[in-house]
Amino acid sequence: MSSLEEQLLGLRDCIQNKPPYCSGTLKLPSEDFLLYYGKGDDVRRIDLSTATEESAKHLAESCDSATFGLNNQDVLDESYRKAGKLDRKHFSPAFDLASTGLLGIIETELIERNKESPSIRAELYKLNVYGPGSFFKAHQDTPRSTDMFGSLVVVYPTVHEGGALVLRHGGKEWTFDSSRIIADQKEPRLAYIAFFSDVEHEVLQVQSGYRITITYNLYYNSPQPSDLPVRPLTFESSLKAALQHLLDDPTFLPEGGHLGFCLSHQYPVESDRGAGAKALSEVSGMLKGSDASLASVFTALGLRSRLEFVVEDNEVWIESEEGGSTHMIAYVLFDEYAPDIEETTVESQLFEVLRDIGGKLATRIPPLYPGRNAIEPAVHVHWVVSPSSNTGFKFKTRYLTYGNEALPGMQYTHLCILADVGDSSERRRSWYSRVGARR
Ligand SMILES: O=C(O)CCC(=O)C(=O)O
Ligand SMILES: [Fe+2]
Repeated sequence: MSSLEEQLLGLRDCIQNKPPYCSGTLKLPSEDFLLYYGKGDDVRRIDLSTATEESAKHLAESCDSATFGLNNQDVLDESYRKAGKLDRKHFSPAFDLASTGLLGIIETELIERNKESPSIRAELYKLNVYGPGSFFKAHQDTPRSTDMFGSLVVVYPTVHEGGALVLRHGGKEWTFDSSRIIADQKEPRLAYIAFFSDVEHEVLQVQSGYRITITYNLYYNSPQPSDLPVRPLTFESSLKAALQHLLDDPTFLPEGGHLGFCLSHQYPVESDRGAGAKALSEVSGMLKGSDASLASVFTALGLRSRLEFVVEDNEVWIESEEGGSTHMIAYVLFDEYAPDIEETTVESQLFEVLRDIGGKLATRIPPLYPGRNAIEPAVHVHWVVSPSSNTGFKFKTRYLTYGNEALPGMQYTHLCILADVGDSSERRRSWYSRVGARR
């Protein structure tokens, strides 16, 4: 391994992505465990801190079958989701979420922002009852608008077995076992979990009893909280120190260059300029968790940074002298909107089409045919979290190749933050100005 590779790996080791959720329990005044429910004039009341199996069953039987979103449609498929639901107009919890203080906790623990009043809000969404045999297979929650950043699930203290919520993100997995949390409590409390919308999650099958939940959609209050103070995460200080150490080392990227970090969360950007798609410049104020920490480290070190789309062409064909061919991956950067390529001809390779429509090549391409020249990249990116190792956010877009026949292809687009590193003499000048030394 070259010393540059080792240096980049050292930086990568500093970035431990923090779990994309926060969870806990919440004590309520005893009357706040009441829930009113029913359709039409037939309204019932249940105390969910003392509910019997029979009264929970009545609530379960008053529910409709829960649907889930698939391609912008509500689908009922009990092999994917088996649970009961009540829409907002058919239930009313006695507690008022805004006065419990929970939003402030979510703001500090999940969003990592720290200030007097919460800049997030929660909208009551559904009541769900998971009785024996109920489950909800792996899915992501559909963002209701570009301001929605997550979901909150509140579980009432009714006895149940099974029904753990499993979260997966960036190759890691966590379990929120509400049955265990409730069984371990000395007094009735709500159990809660809040997580970012791009986290895949799944409710395992309930074995017995009733798992009764209320879900909320979580939104940022406008304006976007980008100008609010951010509480440092533990990895911020180690990344900052490691990066500062490299910047002070004249053998690290002596000519300067760009450090690339693929982001780990998903943002409301799309492959076209359709409704709801945001330009990258708008997304920089919405960075979440560890992505926000990266940006704050660069700012603290005085490094310029920016977001880029990185489109992957994973079939760059190179012909050899002997007549055979091999293929490699090339990356092309776009700085406002991800390209939406409808068609290309087989005479051009995808990376060439991407370059022709304004993308910046970020990979050196060896001669495509014997006798041709190599193609130098427009931007030299040294990947700390590379697209090929990216376990975080990427999306797939489709393109069509026209030659003898139209062939649909798929490409991955990643979202990255690039930090500009000046050459060693520039860094030395900024070192002098920082430590106040004089020549
Ligand atoms: O009940 C839970 O823990 C999660 C439910 C869920 O994933 C949903 O309602 O979308
Ligand atoms: Fe969900």
